[in-house]
Amino acid sequence: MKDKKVLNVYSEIGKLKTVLLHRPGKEVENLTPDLMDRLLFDDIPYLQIAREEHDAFAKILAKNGVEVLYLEDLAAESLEDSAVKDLFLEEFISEAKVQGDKKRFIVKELLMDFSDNRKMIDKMMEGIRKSEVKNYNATSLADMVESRYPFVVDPMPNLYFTRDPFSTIGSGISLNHMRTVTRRRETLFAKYIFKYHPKFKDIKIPMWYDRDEPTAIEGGDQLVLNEKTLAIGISERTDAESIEKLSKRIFAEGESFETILAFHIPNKRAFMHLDTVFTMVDYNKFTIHPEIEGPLTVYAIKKGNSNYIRIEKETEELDKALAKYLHLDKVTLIRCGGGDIVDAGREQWNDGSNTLAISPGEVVVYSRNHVTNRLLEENGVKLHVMPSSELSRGRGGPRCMSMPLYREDL
Ligand SMILES: NC(=O)NCCC[C@H](N)C(=O)O
Repeated sequence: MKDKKVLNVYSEIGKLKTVLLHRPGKEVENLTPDLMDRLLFDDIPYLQIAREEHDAFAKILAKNGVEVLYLEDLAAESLEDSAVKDLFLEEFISEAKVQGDKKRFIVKELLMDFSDNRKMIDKMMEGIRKSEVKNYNATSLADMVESRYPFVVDPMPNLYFTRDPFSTIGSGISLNHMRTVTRRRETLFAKYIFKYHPKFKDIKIPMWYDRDEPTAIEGGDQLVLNEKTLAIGISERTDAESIEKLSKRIFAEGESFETILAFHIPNKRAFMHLDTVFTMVDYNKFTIHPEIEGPLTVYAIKKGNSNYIRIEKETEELDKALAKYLHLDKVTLIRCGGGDIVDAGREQWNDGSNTLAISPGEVVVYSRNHVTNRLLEENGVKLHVMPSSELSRGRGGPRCMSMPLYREDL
């Protein structure tokens, strides 16, 4: 029955078979300097080039035998039933904070007017400007006060970082509660996909986390090191409480995972997730940003009696601790920028430590991080290099832009 499974991720490096991407859309052109901070961008990517770069990424994956699925297609295909579509629209409009019956009605009508669901999904992701709504009148006090604000529905420019709103862990899904309001609506697409898409609706998918939980966790912090070990960042985006909850659920369901390593990394914009400073590239090789090595504390969470967990603070150095938990003689930590403070700072900012493994020792990387890329090659890692001028302006690299649904077991 194993080949019938649609979700199977028991490592970071097993041969990648199916992955979920989002091709950047017009939401990126709805960024303005005033919105950048709240919408988590540091600059405005040039959409045409960003799309070319993204297509180059998808081509590398397809050429290497990976089935590439798009979030926007799966979301549209999940809404065939009109009652489901209605529910989805109502939820989306509420979460987009469209207030007042009249405004809700106008927005719903605008979205329902699209001839096909795929175009409607594109519009939802892109955001709706006030200027696009026929006869838009400021009726509420809030509307009048915010009359210069250009959107009725905010754009969702972070959607091309498909790694974050949910994660495949083993045969289950962690449907994440995103830290920031701007990214919270992203998980709504996944909620409907896993419930209603023909690919998933008839299988029982264990849910390790739910978007309605009060504490935050994001996919960039969730790494599957092997079939027994996860690493999860306690970070700017993920709370320690969320990791405890997720651990208890995973241990209770009888999955193969036995240890969850919680990596406490500094709270800093540049290191918003664990995968911005640490990724796995081979059985015994990892990239790491040298700036986190000093302050890093690792806790090992293990299954205890009944519904309890045991937590121990790790006292070994990171390489020794990893070797211990992964049952290896030795692991190599490949330092971003070669450990030079300037090269490391610059290349980590542009996701030099954020590699996507497509099989053991074979990774996709951004072209601009030439110092780190050379080091990876010197350490025997095979590189697939993608262009990276525009996509990198959103502060995420190849791992952040891809959500594996299926990896071959090691
Ligand atoms: N896993 C990742 O590190 N994803 C990158 C997310 C970048 C996005 N602009 C954000 O701040 O959430």
